[in-house]
Amino acid sequence: MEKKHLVLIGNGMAGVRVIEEILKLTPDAFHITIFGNEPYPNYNRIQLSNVLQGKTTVDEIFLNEWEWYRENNITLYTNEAVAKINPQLKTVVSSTGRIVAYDELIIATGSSSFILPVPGADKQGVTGFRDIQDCENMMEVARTHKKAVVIGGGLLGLEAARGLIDLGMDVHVVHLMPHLMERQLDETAAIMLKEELEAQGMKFLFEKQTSVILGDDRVTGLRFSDGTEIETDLVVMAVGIKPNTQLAKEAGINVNRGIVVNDLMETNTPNVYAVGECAEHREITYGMVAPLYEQGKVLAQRILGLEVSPYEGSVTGTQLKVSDVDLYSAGEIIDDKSTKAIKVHNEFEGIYKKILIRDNRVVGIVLYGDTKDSTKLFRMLVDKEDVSGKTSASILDSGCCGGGQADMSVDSMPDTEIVCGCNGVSKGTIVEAIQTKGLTTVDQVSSCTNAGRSCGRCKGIVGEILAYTLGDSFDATKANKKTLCGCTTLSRDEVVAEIKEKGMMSTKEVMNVLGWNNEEGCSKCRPALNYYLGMLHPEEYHDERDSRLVNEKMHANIQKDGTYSVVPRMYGGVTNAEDLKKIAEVTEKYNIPLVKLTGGQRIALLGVKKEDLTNVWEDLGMPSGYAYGKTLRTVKTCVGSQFCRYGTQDTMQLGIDLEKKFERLDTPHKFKMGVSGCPRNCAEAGIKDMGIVGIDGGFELYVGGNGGTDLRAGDLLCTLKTEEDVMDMISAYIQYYRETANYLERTSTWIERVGLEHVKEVLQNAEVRKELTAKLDRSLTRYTEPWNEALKNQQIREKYYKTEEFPEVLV
Ligand SMILES: Cc1cc2nc3c(=O)[nH]c(=O)nc-3n(C[C@H](O)[C@H](O)[C@H](O)COP(=O)(O)OP(=O)(O)OC[C@H]3O[C@@H](n4cnc5c(N)ncnc54)[C@H](O)[C@@H]3O)c2cc1C
Ligand SMILES: NC(=O)c1ccc[n+]([C@@H]2O[C@H](COP(=O)([O-])OP(=O)(O)OC[C@H]3O[C@@H](n4cnc5c(N)ncnc54)[C@H](O)[C@@H]3O)[C@@H](O)[C@H]2O)c1
Ligand code: SF4
Ligand code: FES
Repeated sequence: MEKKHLVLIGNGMAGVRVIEEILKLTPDAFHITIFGNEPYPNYNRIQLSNVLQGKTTVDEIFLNEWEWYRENNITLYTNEAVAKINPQLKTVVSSTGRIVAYDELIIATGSSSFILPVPGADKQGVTGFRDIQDCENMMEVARTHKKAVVIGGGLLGLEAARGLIDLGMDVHVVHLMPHLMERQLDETAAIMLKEELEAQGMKFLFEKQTSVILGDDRVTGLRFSDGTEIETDLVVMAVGIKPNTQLAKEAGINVNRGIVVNDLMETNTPNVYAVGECAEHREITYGMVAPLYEQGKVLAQRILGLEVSPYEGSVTGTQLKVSDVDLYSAGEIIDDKSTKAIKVHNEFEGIYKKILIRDNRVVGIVLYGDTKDSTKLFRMLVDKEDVSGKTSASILDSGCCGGGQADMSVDSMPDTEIVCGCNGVSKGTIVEAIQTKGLTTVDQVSSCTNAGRSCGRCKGIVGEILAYTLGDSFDATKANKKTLCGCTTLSRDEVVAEIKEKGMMSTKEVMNVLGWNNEEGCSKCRPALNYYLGMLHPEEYHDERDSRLVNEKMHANIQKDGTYSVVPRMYGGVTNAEDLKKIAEVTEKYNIPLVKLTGGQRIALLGVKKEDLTNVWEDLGMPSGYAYGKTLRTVKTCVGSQFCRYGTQDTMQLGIDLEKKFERLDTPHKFKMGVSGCPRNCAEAGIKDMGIVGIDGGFELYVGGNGGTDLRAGDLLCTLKTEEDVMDMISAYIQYYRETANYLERTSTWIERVGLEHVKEVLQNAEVRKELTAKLDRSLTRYTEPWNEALKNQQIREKYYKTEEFPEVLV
């Protein structure tokens, strides 16, 4: 029977969780298509606060990598919004005009930042805080500007403000109300919070209504309704969110504040469901993941036609992700005549607890400074437990654990106690997973049960449960260490050491011998193992093409619309009439819609159809420029002494020589070079992984530069006299990076991790340099030209360029 087609609009946290639930229950039930308006795979939005606060990086917050979509046969269109739903025809139309039919449709479009409708809100330097782009914008402004104002003293505003302080900005939080987080905290707790944040350097303006954003094109300040003003270079609006409902509304689906759904997450339109922040259930829209994941579970079962208990709404608990602030709040916060409060205010230790009780049931919790009891109290609140027989001490006292705290015993904790509030995972579920699946690390528990996979605060208690369940066999170092991926308990370094020691020669062998808990591996470990094996055994290892990331497998970059780009090699960015003619002829012959000069001084042909790829390569007769690979991308050069009056060195020739030497070499991440003939630096060598700058009588080598997301100026590694010295030093440097970096770690991150001084010290040793260079030279012998290989090898052509083996994953 033909599989039904399930379409998901919104590649975010709630929508993709529904797909995960469906795949867990019945993996082959649907053909699945996902449209996402952002150019990334599904990521953990919650962690954006930690990205801004420098506790993690964007690379580390992806919940599902590109390969996950491919492995699960999901067609993914990223950077492509759905513009219209046509319920009569059961189709959706995207912003590019793509029409996709559905049998079942899930709308999970989330929310947008609410931007105050005041004059000047569209000026440069005014942003919301909702996605990676917003986060990057703020980080960019912080590099060049000093003053920031965050409007809104709620959860988001305070987390943003803390991040901007960490980025070195002078931050004011402008709040409408007389105290912070008025929806979650009472006055006492809010004052304690304010004092702690002031001690951390945050400044506050209370009871201020912004009336105008000042400045010409760019923001320079704010004016308030009382006539006062404040100067600023950046304004972050954190005044709440607005569910994205327009699409549903235009399709005639019932919309109130959110898209109205019933207890099965059905809208009023047949076969159309809504989930997440865009959905309104019993007149409530939620803005935290826990309820959205509960909705997701129900929806997955409903869509699969399984027996399902309806979603009846959620009570949520809140915590703030700011260092040294420990607070928790759930339910009601203000006491009145109908409630009785248990209050503890220990000013000396900075602890405040307030439990509100009505009719012998806990109806509200506010904790500041000590949140150990939050889980226990939250359970009492949700279960509406009768507390009439209890004393205030026994209600308040930490009988067991919770709140992500790891300093209390877990044995007295009931199995039903929720350990991970975000994902609704109980102690019993975690214990069972540890026992039945042989789990020994927190990461493994996370991938198995989802506990810890969202805000991450419960990881401490998950570690405690591991220790308690494993008893004597628990190994604390192992439990908390960063493993290569969830398939193994070994770290990257341990895996590499084992491969070396045991002489393992294939990814399968590594997985078998090292006891991978998933025999096929996953999208994280397979490309990493393929890289490490090739790096360690350059002569003997047979590259496993199917273990590579998608673009490397195809030797072409897949584009937004499912076509590919072709970028031929042009050594040193130098071309000639013959190559240009070939490019022009191919462009005409295959109707290639766009020819574009790239930032790396190459010519990209964009919009090549998959079936034309090999013919285009054949007609071009040029080598691949590897614009898709974790390898040397380009060596950008200036014209140097051959033409320029200021040129001190022949940069073009050096660039060509470098590119010819290092092309195709596998590196942990992409590697870019630039060669400039003088410090004017026309080839932008200062923002390359390796930048070479000609000076009188020699060359300066700059390393760890990055012109992309993690903008970083290169550090001076050394000054050398001859081109030969340059070649040698670069060889040794690249090989040291290859051997010590984690797979997918750019040099800009690696150099900060291992330290410039350390790298200098290693490379100063002539013997070590010689050894590294020799190993690199051996590695370079293993590569062949991939386009040519595809042309000669019928099997490769059939497998990768003719069949529809892979669904489209548009990255
Ligand atoms: C900085 C920050 C910190 C947070 N911290 C916490 C926290 O500590 N705890 C907590 O529980 N929650 C937290 N949240 C809230 C949590 O991230 C959200 O509740 C959750 O992400 C909502 O999931 P969603 O799938 O409904 O929406 P989203 O994750 O926003 O996903 C919706 C996706 O749909 C896409 N989209 C919209 N329209 C279209 C269209 N027409 N076509 C295609 N795609 C479309 C959007 O681009 C987006 O990628 C935080 C949020 C932020 C911004
Ligand atoms: N730790 C967490 O759980 C966490 C962290 C970040 C974001 N989030 C979620 O993200 C969403 C957005 O967060 P948020 O803090 O923007 O929303 P929010 O609605 O919780 O808070 C907005 C705050 O802005 C204030 N405000 C409104 N208008 C204002 C004005 N004109 N001037 C000054 N202040 C004004 C309000 O009084 C309120 O305190 C929420 O759903 C939140 O739950 C959660
Ligand atoms: S970097 Fe110096 S040598 Fe090269 S083109 Fe610019 S000015 Fe000329
Ligand atoms: S409590 Fe947030 S991930 Fe577990």
